[in-house]
Amino acid sequence: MKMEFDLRSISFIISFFIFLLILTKILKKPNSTLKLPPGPPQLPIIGNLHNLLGSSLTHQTLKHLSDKYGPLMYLKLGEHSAVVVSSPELATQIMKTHDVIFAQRPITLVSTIVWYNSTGIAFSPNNDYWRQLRKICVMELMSLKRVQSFRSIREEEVWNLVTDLKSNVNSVINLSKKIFSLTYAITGRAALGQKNSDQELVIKLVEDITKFAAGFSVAELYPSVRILQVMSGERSKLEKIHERMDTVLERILHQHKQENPRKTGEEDLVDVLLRIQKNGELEFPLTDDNVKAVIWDIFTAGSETSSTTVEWAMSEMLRNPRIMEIAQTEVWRVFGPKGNVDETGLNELKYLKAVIKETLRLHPSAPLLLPRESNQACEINGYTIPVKTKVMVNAWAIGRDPRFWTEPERFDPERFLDSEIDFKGTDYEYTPFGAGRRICPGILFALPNIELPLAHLLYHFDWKLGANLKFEDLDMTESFGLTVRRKNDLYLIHVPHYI
Ligand code: HEM
Repeated sequence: MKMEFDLRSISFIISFFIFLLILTKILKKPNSTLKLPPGPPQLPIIGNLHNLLGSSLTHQTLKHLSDKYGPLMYLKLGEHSAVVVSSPELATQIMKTHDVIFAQRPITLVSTIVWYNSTGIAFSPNNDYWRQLRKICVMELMSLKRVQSFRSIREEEVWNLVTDLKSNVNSVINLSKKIFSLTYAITGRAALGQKNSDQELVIKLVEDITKFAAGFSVAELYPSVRILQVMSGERSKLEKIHERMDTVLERILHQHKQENPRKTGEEDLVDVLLRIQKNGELEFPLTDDNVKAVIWDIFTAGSETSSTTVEWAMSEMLRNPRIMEIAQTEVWRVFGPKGNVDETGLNELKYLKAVIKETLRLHPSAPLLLPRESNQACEINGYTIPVKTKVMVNAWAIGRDPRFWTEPERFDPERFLDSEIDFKGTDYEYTPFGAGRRICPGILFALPNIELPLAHLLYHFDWKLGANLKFEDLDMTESFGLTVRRKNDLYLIHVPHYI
């Protein structure tokens, strides 16, 4: 009993001590002379966390708040200053006019421990190191030529999926699961090489870390109170994930080094990086940690984003049978005479491309893009954005701005058919891949990963909802995460289609 009392007192004293620490750090009066953007009233210590914590979908809650407080909205999230941008005009200011100031990603506990922060790849664009690594990504790893070199991998993996689907037609399948495994298999083979035995483990680790990175953790919200990292157990969990990941990546690097150069087949991305490392083609030495960081980035950034898009495109077409029919007719017209779908005809699928664009407007995989951080104070629209402010661009809200999109909530691929609007980072009302110097470097890599599976799914099968559901009843609820996928997996019945 006595012991119990002592423990409780100790934990009370510790909690009280932490509370005081937080209080003194957080109640430091902000510089009241600054003209900050408008935002909801803040509470002591937590700032605006109460505005977000109850909601499971941050991008939607932020849109509602922005409708009230304006497209440049200031929030205090724990210790952090944050600004949410919800109009194309302001997105232009952040990602174009002031791109140099906002090109940095915030350094977080997750990034420090897990993403090989020392390499600088994802976090500090103001040094040559980062510029060189990003150049490798754009020029070497995700160039059109490299992406084309993985054509046979994509065709083989998608064909495996079709064969699997053909073996159990007329039954209910979990299409979401199959699409996610497909994209992981393609990315895994392209990045790590043929049928890597560690692939499953890598997938599991990516899932663990993206779950971690998606949430608001106490340690991230109050980084100056270091003890919270230890007490919440977050540091040790992250360190464990990193340790396991490092072991796997180390093993993959070792196998590749032993077999390098490859006797047969195309280079995978690890091979390319090791070749650059060996030839000393860069102005600085490419370390093993750099190689691991790049591979890890590609895996985490590339897999779930593409599969989410395929999943939403199928969902939207199912809800709109007329659109599904037009897309199918196009696929049959283009590939029918060949008797099979391959990548040579993808460019002719104008309607399917419009379906994908419209899917990315309503369901951008990363609705808040990736956070940026100001590296100096600056003024936007007469308001001060202090240094080290986290900036979130709400691409989800911008894609629904009624000033730019008629009937914004309607899924209407035709709006893209005779339109010049593209996702390459020049049209700020439509930025599912971001824009500016932080724009997604994987666009070319992503497109065939989305187009080819969709073309196959439409070519070989007709799709029905199970349990006598009507198409318009299909549930479209989003789930919370780093990427926003369907809350409930897509269970469908597929019937073979003979043309
Ligand atoms: C539908 C598919 C995809 C979507 C919607 C998407 C979207 C995005 C977005 C919104 C960003 C942040 C951009 C910004 O802050 O301005 C990003 C960054 C990134 N993406 Fe993608 N992405 C996709 C596929 C891919 C693929 C397939 C790869 C690699 C193979 C990839 C690699 C990356 C990397 C490495 C970054 C970080 C870039 C940086 O911080 O400088 N992405 N992506």
